[in-house]
Amino acid sequence: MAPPDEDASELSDVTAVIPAGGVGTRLWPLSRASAPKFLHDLTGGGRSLLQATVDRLRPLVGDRVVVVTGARHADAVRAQLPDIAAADLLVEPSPRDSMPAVGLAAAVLERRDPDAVLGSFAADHVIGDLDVFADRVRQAVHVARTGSLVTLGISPTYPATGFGYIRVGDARRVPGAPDARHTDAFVEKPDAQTARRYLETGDHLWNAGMFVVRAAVLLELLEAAHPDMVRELRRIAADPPSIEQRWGSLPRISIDHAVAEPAARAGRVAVVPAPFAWDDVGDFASLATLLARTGQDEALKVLGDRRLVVNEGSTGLVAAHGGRTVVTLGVDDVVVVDTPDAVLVTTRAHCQDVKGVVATLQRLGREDLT
Ligand SMILES: Nc1nc2c(ncn2[C@@H]2O[C@H](COP(=O)(O)OP(=O)(O)O[C@H]3O[C@H](CO)[C@@H](O)[C@H](O)[C@@H]3O)[C@@H](O)[C@H]2O)c(=O)[nH]1
Repeated sequence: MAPPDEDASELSDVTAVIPAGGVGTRLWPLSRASAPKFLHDLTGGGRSLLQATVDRLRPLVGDRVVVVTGARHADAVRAQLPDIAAADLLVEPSPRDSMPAVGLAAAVLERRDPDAVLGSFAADHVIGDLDVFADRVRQAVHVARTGSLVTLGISPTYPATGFGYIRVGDARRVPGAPDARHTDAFVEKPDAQTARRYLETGDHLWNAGMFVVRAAVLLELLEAAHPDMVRELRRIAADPPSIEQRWGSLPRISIDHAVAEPAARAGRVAVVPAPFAWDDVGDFASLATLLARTGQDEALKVLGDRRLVVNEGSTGLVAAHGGRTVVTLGVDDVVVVDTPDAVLVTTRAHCQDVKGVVATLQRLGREDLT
């Protein structure tokens, strides 16, 4: 485990919270409900996305890391993170999206320390420039201590419809946070036309899926629209076994819809621009681009067992996880994902549509494959 860095005492009130429950459907058949994206090593670095997330946070927060995951994945998470204390692995009986997960962590942390600050970080992103990352997280913490919900914002490069957009406003002066900006609008996953408009106006950032906020403030912001949820989360934090009875009644809602959008309208959200390398690895096309950037520069990017892949003049991505030899011959922008019970063959241009394939398999009654 990496030791906390010299400045860790500066963040002694901060706990990193990692909600780990999203399936990553567009990475099927590699990512599935039984083995979601965050459990996979997608970059060939020897660490899963979840492990890499913890690795990059430990120098900032030391052992103060809480992971919230589903009962189905708890054993795999424990195996990947053997150092995590039992009390810091919160296990939800069923997936209810990110708000109940992060909200539960907030309720638990608030009981440990009424002034606790939490930083919620997605479990399945690839991040570079770790010095810049650390600096921007520290700035976010400074602002969060003053009572705001702080997001980290990525400069958009295309009109994505899969991200939240944050409108950047004036620079409210916050000591210790020279880059922080006020924001008055947070729009989760706009339609294509709106996303194009945001890109043209140039005053929006993508939400990086990270939120820094005092635990008590998060619950206060959530209480405005979802008082029942806050009451139940606090009851679960006070009496953990009661999660089995209480969890099912919680609505399925993301933190973006439940808190970020309304809190931005209420003037309670700030953004710290995040000029570090960031990739949510949403589909195989973006994975191919990422692997190209990280130096695997042959035309065909290979993930998995390279000995099993023979490339004869093809470009694209092969993920060889099925134990078979995969041969590509003269195909451009091909994507082949081989697993023991399912093979995907497509092109980079169609990678976004993989989600629909998963829906089709479910309609056909083949949940076992999804
Ligand atoms: N424990 C738990 N975690 C969950 C659940 N659902 C999602 N999560 C976790 O919450 C985080 C975000 O969820 P995603 O489902 O991956 O969100 P998204 O659709 O990609 O959108 C979010 O991230 C974008 C950046 O990648 C943002 O742009 C967007 O605004 C939003 O915050 C991930 O770490 C995911 O594993 C759940 O039911 N339970």
